[in-house]
Amino acid sequence: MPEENRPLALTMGDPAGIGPEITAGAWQALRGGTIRFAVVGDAALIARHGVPVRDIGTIAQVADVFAQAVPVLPVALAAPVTPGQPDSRNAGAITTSIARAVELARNGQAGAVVTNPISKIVLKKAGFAYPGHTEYLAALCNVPGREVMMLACPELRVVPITIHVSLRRALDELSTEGIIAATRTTHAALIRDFGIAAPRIAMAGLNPHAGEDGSMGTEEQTLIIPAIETLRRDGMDITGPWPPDTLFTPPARARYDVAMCMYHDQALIPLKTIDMTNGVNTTLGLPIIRTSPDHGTAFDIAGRGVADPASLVAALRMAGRMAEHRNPT
Ligand SMILES: NC(=O)c1ccc[n+]([C@@H]2O[C@H](COP(=O)([O-])OP(=O)(O)OC[C@H]3O[C@@H](n4cnc5c(N)ncnc54)[C@H](O)[C@@H]3O)[C@@H](O)[C@H]2O)c1
Ligand SMILES: N[C@H](C(=O)O)[C@H](O)COP(=O)(O)O
Repeated sequence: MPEENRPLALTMGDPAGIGPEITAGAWQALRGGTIRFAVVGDAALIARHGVPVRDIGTIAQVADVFAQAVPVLPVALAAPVTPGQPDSRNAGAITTSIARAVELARNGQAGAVVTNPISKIVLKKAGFAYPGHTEYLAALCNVPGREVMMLACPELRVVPITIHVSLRRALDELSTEGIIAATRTTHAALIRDFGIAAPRIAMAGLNPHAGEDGSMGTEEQTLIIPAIETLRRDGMDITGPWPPDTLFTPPARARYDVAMCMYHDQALIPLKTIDMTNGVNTTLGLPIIRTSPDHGTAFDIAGRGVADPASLVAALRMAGRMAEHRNPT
């Protein structure tokens, strides 16, 4: 089978969240096109949302099934599901779904993994050892510590250099080496998976006014500028450190392909404010392609039929484009 025709493996996410209904909506949006997926999860849960579903035995069957029904590689749930009321007894099924999807991508049967949202706290209460998908995926792929989170929408790409840690810990963990490693991974991925021949990279400062020559903080001088100098010696087109408050204005955004940010919310607040509907989260630095919608489980609206599947559709489409870039035919 040509690489670009390989189906995507879509995880179940938290079954009490909006995953089942946005999965049904995404299938309705994509059923007539070339992006196809198999859900690794529970068919009955998706059928509740008025779409035909069919259990399949192998992901190769997606090609025959997808136009008629949502293909599902079954994963058994441990407890009944009430939308909006997560149950940690289903944590094993949630993580099994992720692990199986990763295995399908690692062995080449799936073109990419696309994940439905999980609740970090629900999994943590059940003993899950990772802060989120990003870190779990790196562990499953045997590249722990190499993971880089990038969020993208048509207007903006952002990378938080520190990810799922408290703001205080993020400041302690920020290092020249960490900035260099995340930027190198991002640069390589923009070329390989996004087809950008010479990525333009903007490095955010950490402090107000990017420290204003050290008068409002010195991390720009001690950590960030040394990283920029090293990356420039690598040959990268990289500018900064820029004052974070004006880095995301429309004229500033036109000057770069990705903004490297120092902590989670410095990156994700502008992205989700500009375009939460079409935003996509992707994990760089893995041997496989992984995307996800940019929103969470939305327990507050789960099961009410009002969840917008647009971000999941965007994630599925982006995974398909990335696979095509990585494996051109
Ligand atoms: N990729 C992921 O797995 C992922 C991403 C972000 C958050 N989370 C998890 O999700 C849980 C809830 O997080 P949160 O409340 O901060 O964020 P959230 O994105 O779940 O919800 C924020 C707000 O946006 C709304 N919303 C989200 N997606 C929507 C959609 N598709 N259509 C319409 N409205 C939508 C929600 O109803 C809520 O009001 C947390 O446990 C968090 O860990 C998971
Ligand atoms: N940090 C992401 C966000 O706020 O949208 C989100 O929690 C996703 O994390 P994982 O993909 O690692 O689960």
